Amino acid sequence: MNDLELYREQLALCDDKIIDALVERSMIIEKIMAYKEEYGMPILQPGQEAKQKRRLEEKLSDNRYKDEICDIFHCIRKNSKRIQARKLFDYNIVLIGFMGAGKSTISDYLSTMFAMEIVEMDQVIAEREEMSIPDIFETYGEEYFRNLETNLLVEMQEKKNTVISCGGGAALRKNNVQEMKKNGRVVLLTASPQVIYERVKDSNDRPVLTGRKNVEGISELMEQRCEKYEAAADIVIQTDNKTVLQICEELVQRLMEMDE
Ligand SMILES: Nc1ncnc2c1ncn2[C@@H]1O[C@H](COP(=O)(O)OP(=O)(O)O)[C@@H](O)[C@H]1O
Ligand SMILES: O=C(O)C1=C[C@@H](OP(=O)(O)O)[C@@H](O)[C@H](O)C1
Ligand SMILES: [Mg+2]
Repeated sequence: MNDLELYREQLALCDDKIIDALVERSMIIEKIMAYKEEYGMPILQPGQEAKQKRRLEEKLSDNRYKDEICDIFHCIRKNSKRIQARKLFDYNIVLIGFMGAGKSTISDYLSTMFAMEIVEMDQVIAEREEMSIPDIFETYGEEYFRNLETNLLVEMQEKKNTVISCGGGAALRKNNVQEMKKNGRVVLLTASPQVIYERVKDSNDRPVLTGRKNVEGISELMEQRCEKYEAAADIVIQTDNKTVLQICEELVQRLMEMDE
């Protein structure tokens, strides 16, 4: 055997070791999840990831392959999150609720924490139309926008393990809710009109709030919508005075309880 063949054999042995270590690591991930579940501990512990990263960077500080190895560990962590997500949520998580309830914010955090695909409906619609949401409303009217929402929701039902952040009006049509439920669990985020006002007052990208961007106007529209929101929801999470992490943890726990 020449040297080249020998090196290739050594490489194959290295790969085998990596596979064994990755399988062992994935099994440990599952044990950690089972432990947290058994002892009622928080599933989301963002500090832990930072700790792991610091440990690796210290360990590799003088290593000439530090950047490449850190990159591989980034990928490993992402895939560990996927293993968790697949085990916890064998369905889409569909977030609904009034403007400013935090659908986009919570979806973004959840999808990062579990390396889940995210679909931000408003963003997808704006990209496809090459127009902002206020411009779509102004140019084509609300009905046109609502039809785009319905079509997108139908399309989404082919997905799995995806976080879907709906626009605030998406749950108002009965057939939209039917689509959401085909493959997903519907989570309603709520907040008081005062809190909503504080969250939306500085933004101008919600045409439905034009002329009613005050606590009374918000309160009135919320009243009109809340029955439909509640009817659509599998889970309701109140978000006033809660951090994004607290809301996500509550959401995960409530989804897990649904499987008990
Ligand atoms: N739990 C929260 N605490 C404080 N601010 C929040 C919270 N959730 C959302 N926000 C803020 O409120 C604003 C609206 O949130 P967003 O996620 O866009 O709501 P939605 O998608 O439901 O309209 C954003 O500026 C966001 O940072
Ligand atoms: O409640 C609504 O009717 C709407 C909510 C918006 O999304 P957010 O709830 O994310 O602001 C966006 O879809 C559009 O402006 C209409
Ligand atoms: Mg949003």
